Amino acid sequence: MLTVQGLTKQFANGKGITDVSFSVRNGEVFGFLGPNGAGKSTTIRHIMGFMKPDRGTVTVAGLDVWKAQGTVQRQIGYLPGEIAFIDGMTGKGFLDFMAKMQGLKDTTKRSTLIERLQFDAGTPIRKMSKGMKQKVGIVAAFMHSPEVLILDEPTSGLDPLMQKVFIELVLEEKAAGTTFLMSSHSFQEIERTCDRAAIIKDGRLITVKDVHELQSMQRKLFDVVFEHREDADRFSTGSLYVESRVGNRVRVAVQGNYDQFIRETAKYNIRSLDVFTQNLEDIFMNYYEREGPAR
Ligand SMILES: Nc1ncnc2c1ncn2[C@@H]1O[C@H](COP(=O)(O)OP(=O)(O)OP(=O)(O)O)[C@@H](O)[C@H]1O
Repeated sequence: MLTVQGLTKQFANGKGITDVSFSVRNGEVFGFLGPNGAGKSTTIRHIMGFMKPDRGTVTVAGLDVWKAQGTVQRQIGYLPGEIAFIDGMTGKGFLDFMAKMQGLKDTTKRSTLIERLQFDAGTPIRKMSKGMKQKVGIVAAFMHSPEVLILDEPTSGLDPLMQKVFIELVLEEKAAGTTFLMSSHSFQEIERTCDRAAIIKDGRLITVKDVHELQSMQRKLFDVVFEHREDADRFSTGSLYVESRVGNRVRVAVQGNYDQFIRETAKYNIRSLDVFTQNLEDIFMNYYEREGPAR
């Protein structure tokens, strides 16, 4: 559905993106992750056909986004990182304006979205908080049910409850077959919604990973507190990977193979057991720190 091939852009200050390639399948939710200034928005602006690349191409549904600018932009729902609103408009005024551009007459979906995101569309935009403006942007991107949605940090400014509503909206659209590309700093959001995620750093793509594969790479830490000190001694010298030991409390790290952990702990009297999961953020941070850019 969406293919980015060898995309390269160098700004006058030497910053930019270099040889970025990936593709997003039909109906897939694809996450785009990276630290500030990594090149996420620059890549997204190229995908929208707003910028001419120095090298490389982007195609959406087989059309070159730069050459077929207007056509492709009409097919895509887009939420920019920073929305440029027209002065003096209310949220409703802006949505009317966008609906006209999108050729949209039916306002049913728009009303449902406003209701679910819980904001007053009659408020002048200049009086809106960042979160409210973001909600207006989300409604504008979703209301015409586009086949492809490109979202640049969609939940920035939203409170946790609204982030949850947003995730539900994405999952519903995904179930209806919509293709997504979204950049995010929120790993929870990526974990809950995406099939695959790309990591970008210093303008280069480091890796593209299946989100489920990443989840299976998660390490779990178990804090086991034994009734008897001797049991803690015996357990600590066994075959499991012991991270630390303080008194009767032993912390072991387990990745993937839980059978062995359960068999070993079942041999003893356990007073308590706590689990800590390494979240996707930690896994990605390992990547940020460990891997140089893919060359
Ligand atoms: N028009 C421009 N002219 C010059 N430099 C630019 C321009 N646009 C972006 N840059 C630079 O290119 C780099 C990538 O910026 P970009 O906005 O794509 O990052 P990002 O990954 O979206 O970051 P953030 O998470 O902070 O939004 C940054 O160093 C930025 O300063």
